[in-house]
Amino acid sequence: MGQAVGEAAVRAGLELIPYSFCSSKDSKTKSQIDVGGISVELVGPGQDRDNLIKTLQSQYPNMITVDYTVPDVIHDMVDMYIKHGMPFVMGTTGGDRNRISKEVIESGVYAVIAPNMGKQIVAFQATMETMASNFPGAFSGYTLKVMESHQSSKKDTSGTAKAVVQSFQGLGLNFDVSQIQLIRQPPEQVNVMKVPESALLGHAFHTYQLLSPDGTVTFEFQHNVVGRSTYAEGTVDACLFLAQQVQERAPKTLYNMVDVLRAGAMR
Ligand SMILES: NC(=O)C1=CN([C@@H]2O[C@H](COP(=O)(O)OP(=O)(O)OC[C@H]3O[C@@H](n4cnc5c(N)ncnc54)[C@H](OP(=O)(O)O)[C@@H]3O)[C@@H](O)[C@H]2O)C=CC1
Ligand SMILES: O=C(O)C1=N[C@H](C(=O)O)C[C@H](O)C1
Repeated sequence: MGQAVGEAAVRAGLELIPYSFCSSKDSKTKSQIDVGGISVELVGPGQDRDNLIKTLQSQYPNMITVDYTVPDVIHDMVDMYIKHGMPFVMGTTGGDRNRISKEVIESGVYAVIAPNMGKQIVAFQATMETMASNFPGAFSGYTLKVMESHQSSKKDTSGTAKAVVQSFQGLGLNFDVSQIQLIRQPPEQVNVMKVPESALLGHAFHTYQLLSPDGTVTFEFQHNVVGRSTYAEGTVDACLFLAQQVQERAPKTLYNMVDVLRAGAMR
């Protein structure tokens, strides 16, 4: 995602700051990568990130940091952004989401944090949230089946599926996120979820099926994404939105992508 977002930022005419944090594995193998024609230096966790951040903050006072790392390091990354007062857009899933929200709000650091940045999926999430608040319990008694297929390198449960399940709970469904079915094996991805073979290394196919108590009514919601571009474009929208909130010293500091969409800030 980091590469895709960098390229989308360059396409949108933004200035890409030529540094990216990486894991220690990456910092040992290479120190420069090309992102949309810009040579970006990789900085591993062992390097002096604190001093680099201070230097970049004075060089680029309007800097927005984008985080697509891994659930294992999400809290360390948030701690670092808070410590340095760095406005950030975070697409990374996992971690303790309530803890992150609480810490970010208390710090007053500006942030957009969301498990999905794709405009139409964000609109779907907002619709489901509205449905749950307008018609609480409308689906009580129904049973829910949720399947999500992602590239086999993804270890955690889809953050998007977890967020949508929250709305289904509001609609009266008795369903826990631990019941979400994770599809990570290529044969099942191709044969059951109908993922094109060319997308096995990067896809997000979600299916939510609802069945009435007497079995006479079914609903099915599905969103299937091949590749990364929809999230990368949405991330750039989030950066532009957040930069504006920082500039205006908006009283609210923590946002999600539904806020960005409602503000009319998604292209
Ligand atoms: N909100 C949204 O719309 C979307 C969210 N996501 C989420 O974003 C996250 C990343 O996804 P994806 O890009 O596919 O995953 P990848 O595994 O491709 O990328 C994660 C990157 O984080 C790097 N990394 C690991 N540890 C650190 C660290 N301590 N400091 C800096 N960088 C580190 C990894 O380096 P290395 O490979 O060297 O270990 C890797 O380059 C996941 O949680 C995913 O679910 C994904 C797509 C869209
Ligand atoms: O890892 C991914 O690829 C994605 N992760 C996010 C999630 O966990 O919901 C968003 C999208 O599904 C792609």
